[in-house]
Amino acid sequence: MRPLSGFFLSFKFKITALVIALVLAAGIGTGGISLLIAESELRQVIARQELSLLTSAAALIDSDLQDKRQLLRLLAEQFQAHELTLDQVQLELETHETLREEFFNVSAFDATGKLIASLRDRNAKRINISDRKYFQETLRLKEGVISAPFKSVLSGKPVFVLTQPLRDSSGKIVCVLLGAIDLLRPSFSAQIDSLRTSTEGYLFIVTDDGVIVHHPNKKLLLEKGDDGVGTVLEAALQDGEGWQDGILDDGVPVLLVHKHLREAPWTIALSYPVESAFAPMRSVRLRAFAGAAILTGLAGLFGWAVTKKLLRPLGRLHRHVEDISAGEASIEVFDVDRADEFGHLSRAFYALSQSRARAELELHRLATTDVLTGIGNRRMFDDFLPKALARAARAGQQVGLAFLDVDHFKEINDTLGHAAGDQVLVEFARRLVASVRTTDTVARLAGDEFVIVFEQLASNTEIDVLGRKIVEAMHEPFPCGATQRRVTASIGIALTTSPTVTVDEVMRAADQALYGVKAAGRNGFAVNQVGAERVLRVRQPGR
Ligand SMILES: Nc1nc2c(ncn2[C@@H]2O[C@H](COP(=O)(O)OP(=O)(O)OP(=O)(O)O)[C@@H](O)[C@H]2O)c(=O)[nH]1
Repeated sequence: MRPLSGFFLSFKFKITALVIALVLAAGIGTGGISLLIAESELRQVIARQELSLLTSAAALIDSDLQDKRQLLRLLAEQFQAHELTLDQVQLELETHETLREEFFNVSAFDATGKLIASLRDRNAKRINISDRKYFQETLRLKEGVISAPFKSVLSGKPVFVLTQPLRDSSGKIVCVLLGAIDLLRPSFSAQIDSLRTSTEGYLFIVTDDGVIVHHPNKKLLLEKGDDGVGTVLEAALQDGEGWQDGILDDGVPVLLVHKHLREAPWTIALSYPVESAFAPMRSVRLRAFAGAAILTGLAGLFGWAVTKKLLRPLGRLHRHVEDISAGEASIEVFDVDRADEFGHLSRAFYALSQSRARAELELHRLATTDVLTGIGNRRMFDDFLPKALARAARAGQQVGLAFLDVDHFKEINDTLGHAAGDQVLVEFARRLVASVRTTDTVARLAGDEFVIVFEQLASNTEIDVLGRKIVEAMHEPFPCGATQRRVTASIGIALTTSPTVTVDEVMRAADQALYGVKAAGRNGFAVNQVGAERVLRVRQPGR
């Protein structure tokens, strides 16, 4: 089994890791940016949605205030039409029972600010409101206004009032009607709260001066809230309508949406915890991450599969190299017909293997060739003879080994010089090769010693012919420098047909034969059958 470290070092793993890294980078890059854009869009959508809800709530409150003002206006018009005296106002008010549904109380004050009638209590304390801003504003503007919220002197409840001036036939304001609305009364506060469907977050209403008109925490009513920098109130009191997120409300980041009312100098606002408001974004983010993880996984698998497929030729190339090393394939397997990089690599291997094979061949040739004569050397002979014997044994043929020695070669060297001796050796080798058949192999063992391996000998007489032919080939004088010289050779031949004969036995027999020729006076050849232990016959020219 391949070690695990090998797997991590593999090209396939690296490419797969690269694909995953690229997909991750691309995913984080494009996905992250898209997600950011999508989140920002989603934020806006959610905020706009909340703003539109708030706008509906503001419209409802505006419409409610408008209806109430209209009601007071109609009441005033009715009083004017009936030309009521101030004394009659109390009784007339009491005939309008429906007013109780719309207002906590409806009261009337004369032009000096003195209470002249009260729907809830006709015996109410005769207070004077001439110093109240809303009263003065009503007289000044000669039309109805909405007061800031305040604590009612009559009921002790947090209220705000709508005013409506009442004029006499000359147009002079003789009375001011006040419609009071209890901030704690369900018809006001519960109605506002009901505009908010979600349980998270809350709605509140604040005057332009920062006084709380409506809030889930009733203790805050009529209080002036903290409208310092970064506070919820500061955000709510911005002009017109809008939204901000990340504002801390009691330490919790909230989405703050605000809208100014049309009918009153008030702002209705929604404080919505960011975590709940933007919950859909969390799910989008989660899904995006899950999608990215799945995509990365798939990309990894895809990268692995594709790399595996693409690298198949490389695997084949690897197997070819192994097969060639093991001697189970020839270098031709590299000669593939592919146009891609693997084809180039394979063919480059082929060219490299070819030149290596050529170099090896040349090396082998140099290693097995005698430098002086160009025929085989001792190394070649040592390698060749056992194979030749084995071949002959397999074929059941006779094989012959001849040992040749140039007679008195030392004398040639000594008298004519080493170069002349070399020249004789070269010529001797040439004549040997020319005398034998192509199936016979000639080599130089050392100095003036040569060998011939005769294969495929048809008969014993054939070796005699060959021996004689070699001896005769030396008859012609040899060129020796500027002169010529007669050169003879002694040849000892061993013959065998035995399939079990050893190299040593054959060489010993050939040596014995050579010794026989030399003992007989040189210049001749002797033939010895391996195992005969004596030289069978010596042939010398002219004897
Ligand atoms: N010129 C030349 N001489 C060589 C070379 N190699 C060996 N010799 C010489 O060949 C001679 C061989 O001498 P011996 O072995 O005594 O042979 P020989 O003189 O022929 O004597 P016999 O074989 O008894 O006839 C030696 O003097 C070697 O120095 C070679 O490559 N070139």
